[in-house]
Amino acid sequence: MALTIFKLGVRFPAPDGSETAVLDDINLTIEPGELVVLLGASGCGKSTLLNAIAGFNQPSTGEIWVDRRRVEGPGIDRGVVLQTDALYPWLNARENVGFGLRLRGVSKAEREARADEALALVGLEGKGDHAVWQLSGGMRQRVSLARALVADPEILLMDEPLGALDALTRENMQDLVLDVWQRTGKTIVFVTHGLDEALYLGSRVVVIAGRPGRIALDERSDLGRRALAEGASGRIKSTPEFAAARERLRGVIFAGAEQ
Ligand SMILES: Nc1ncnc2c1ncn2[C@@H]1O[C@H](COP(=O)(O)OP(=O)(O)OP(=O)(O)O)[C@@H](O)[C@H]1O
Repeated sequence: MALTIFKLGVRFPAPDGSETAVLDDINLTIEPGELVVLLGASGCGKSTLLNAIAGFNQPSTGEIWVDRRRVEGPGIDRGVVLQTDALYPWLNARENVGFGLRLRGVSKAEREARADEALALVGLEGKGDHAVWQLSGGMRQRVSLARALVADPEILLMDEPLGALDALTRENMQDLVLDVWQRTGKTIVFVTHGLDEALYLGSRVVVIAGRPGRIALDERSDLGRRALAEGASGRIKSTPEFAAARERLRGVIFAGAEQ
């Protein structure tokens, strides 16, 4: 299922009654199975774009399509993972993962089986009975990812999902995202302002820069796939090639920020 963004623009009302253009003329076609990272400086409009794809906000101009369906609001074809986990503290991990299925009337036996399957996919096999308040930050984000995966969405939308984690947990979780991507073949759109994270994860890196935000760079990357082939080790991050790619991206972001 391709995701097509066509001439998208977003304007927000400013306090003085005028409007501020946050995004302008965003055109993007994302093919099934891509892991597209949206990268840019703080405030460039990354979350605004992801929220528009999720159907949480309406674009001022342009259109978003998932295959032949126009996005007009949230839908189960798009699973969302945010920076803060928003899990229900009174439910255990399995119940949190199965919560959306419960709302859709899926039987208890089926939703428990599917929740356990999703938990296993994120490395939490056998942890379904754990209270979420007993889990570490990284494990809570794994539960959030399982909750997004359990409905088997076509597209996974992730907004800085690792942003609140400590550095080591974040690196482990990057490998988990690559592992889940490889095993499920899902299309993933992943927002970050981390250059290393973008280069490590993305099969394609899209830089948003300028005011209003526009696409300043859109290019394929194979560093993550190569890291996967090497067992998803972080070693690739210390290669000269990675350092050169990082500096180039930094240049694009800062050139855009100065506009
Ligand atoms: N609902 C809103 N109303 C008015 N302005 C908004 C609204 N949502 C976002 N903005 C503004 O739009 C701009 C882009 O915000 P957005 O959160 O998309 O940026 P971002 O690139 O995701 O930043 P960060 O990395 O800091 O999360 C910011 O200047 C923000 O203040």
